[in-house]
Parts: sequence; structure tokens; C-alpha cells
Amino acid sequence: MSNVVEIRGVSKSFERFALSQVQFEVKKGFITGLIGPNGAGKSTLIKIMMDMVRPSAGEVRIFGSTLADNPGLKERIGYVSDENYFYENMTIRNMRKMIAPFYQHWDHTAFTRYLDLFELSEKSKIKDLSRGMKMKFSLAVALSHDADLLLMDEPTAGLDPVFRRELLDLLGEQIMDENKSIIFSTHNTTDLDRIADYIVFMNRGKVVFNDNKDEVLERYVLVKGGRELLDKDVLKYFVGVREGAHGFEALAPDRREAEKVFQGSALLEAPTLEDIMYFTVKGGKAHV
Ligand SMILES: Nc1ncnc2c1ncn2[C@@H]1O[C@H](COP(=O)(O)OP(=O)(O)OP(=O)(O)O)[C@@H](O)[C@H]1O
Repeated sequence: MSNVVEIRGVSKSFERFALSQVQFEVKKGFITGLIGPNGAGKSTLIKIMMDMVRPSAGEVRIFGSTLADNPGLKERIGYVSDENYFYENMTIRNMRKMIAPFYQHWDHTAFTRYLDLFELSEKSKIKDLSRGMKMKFSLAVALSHDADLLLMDEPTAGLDPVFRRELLDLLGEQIMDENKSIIFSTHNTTDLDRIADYIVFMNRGKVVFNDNKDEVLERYVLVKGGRELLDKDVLKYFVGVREGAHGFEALAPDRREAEKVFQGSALLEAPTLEDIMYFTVKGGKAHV
């Protein structure tokens, strides 16, 4: 199976944050969701992938080359930023006239179709668009130049629930063509429940895991039991614990092991991606 993106030992330090030794691959033909709490380093990593931020170590290969060696590859990426990089005083039409010539494969028919679908008028000025409408415009651009990779930083942020679903369906349709791939970051794990094939989970500048979504959901297990079960010996089986008035809830990273230890004494349940993110980020010891 070929990789559309290869991230090798990427590090980047800012004054109060470090992305350290990030390493993973993204498979062609799939949707990969990038999740993690605020400040985990998702946007920084996406900017490094786009060659907008230079890493202090390591490299990113997209379609087999680095963008520094082969800047023309950017054309094959449909990038959606988490910031508005359009000119506020321009209309959508004038912005489009400026952007389109950068792309050899600009598809004006597709662009007008997306504007219609997203209920945007070419006459609107960027500054008069709501946050969600700016996101829609950005998506229309990213989808209109026959990109092989859609790389999107929080594309569902600011979208209402109805359009959010429509967008996820639309992204699902994009990868029907098995040559296309999608990477997108989100805070909303339900976006991923719906469409992601792979999950890259980042926390504090590091990758916690990069795995097939179904395998992740099968590997972890939620353990629910009485407080009397919680002692130091048991804590080693958990990545995070939450204590309530009557009992505890914890996430174990190894379902089989947890089944052996807790079968009969605690309740074992399948976690959601949100449970996995919550317990991993929160940790456990401090709460017990
Ligand atoms: N140019 C910069 N200079 C200094 N610090 C930076 C810079 N860019 C990012 N950071 C810091 O790096 C950290 C990670 O930021 P980043 O935007 O990558 O996180 P994120 O996972 O996308 O977060 P969010 O989910 O809140 O968007 C933050 O603490 C941020 O303040």
C-alpha cells in the first residue's frame, strides 16, 4: 500500500512548546483524522506539511518528495487553513480570479457548483462572510483544482450541524476515487466516528498513536467499578482514571489484559474516541 505522506522524525521548538520526533505515514486512498487537545501541535504539524513552517529536524515527504525540493507539488494539495488568508476587502469573484491561475487544473465548473451547493455568492465581500461561510469558500477552493490530497486544519470548525454532516458526506465521496486522500484535524471526535479510516492522536507535541480507527477502538477498553478496586496495583493497567461518588471509570490500553484482570469484578465497555482522548489527556494518578 503506498503512502501519500511520510513524516520522519519531525521536531520543532518554540519558546514554550516543542513538537518532538513526530513520525508517521498516511496511506493513499483513505481519510486520516488528526485529533488532540488545544495546543497539541496539530496546526504546527499541518503547516510543516505545507512547508509554511520549517522543522528544526526531520522531513516530510508528500507524494514521495519534499515540497522544498518540488514546490510544484503544492498544486496537488487542497489546503484549508484554520486562519482566513483571503483579502477582507475583495469579493469572492476577485479572490477566485487571483487564486485560479495558480492551479493548472483549476475547474471553474466545479467551483461554481460548490458555490451553489454552499449557497455562496461571488458578489459577496470576504469581510461580510460569517466564519462558517469563509470556511465554505475555503473548502470550495480546495475542492476545485483536482487535488490528490486534501489537507485541512479544522474544516468543520464554525459549521452548523447540518452542513457539517453534508461536508463529511462530501469528503466521503471524494475518496471513492481511490487515488485521493484526506487528512483533517478536528476537535470533534464524532466527525471521525463518521468517516475516518485512520486516527493520528497527538498530545503535547507527540504522537500517541497512529492507527486504523477500528483497531484503536478494539484495543482500548473502559473499565467501570467500585472504588474499593482502586489501589496502586490496579492503576498500572490504566492510562486515565476518573473517580465519582460511587465508583470509578478508567481507560485501559490493553483490552485482553484488562479482561483477565477485571472480568467478574468490574464492568468492561467499548470506549468511544472521545473516551480515549479524554482519559489519555487527563491521565490518572492525579485524580486518585
Ligand atoms: N509561531 C509560533 N511561535 C511560538 N509558539 C507557537 C507558534 N506557533 C505555535 N506555537 C505554540 O505551539 C503550540 C501548539 O500550537 P498548535 O496551533 O500547533 O496546536 P493545535 O493542536 O493546532 O491547537 P488547537 O487545537 O488549539 O488549534 C501552542 O502552545 C502554540 O502557542
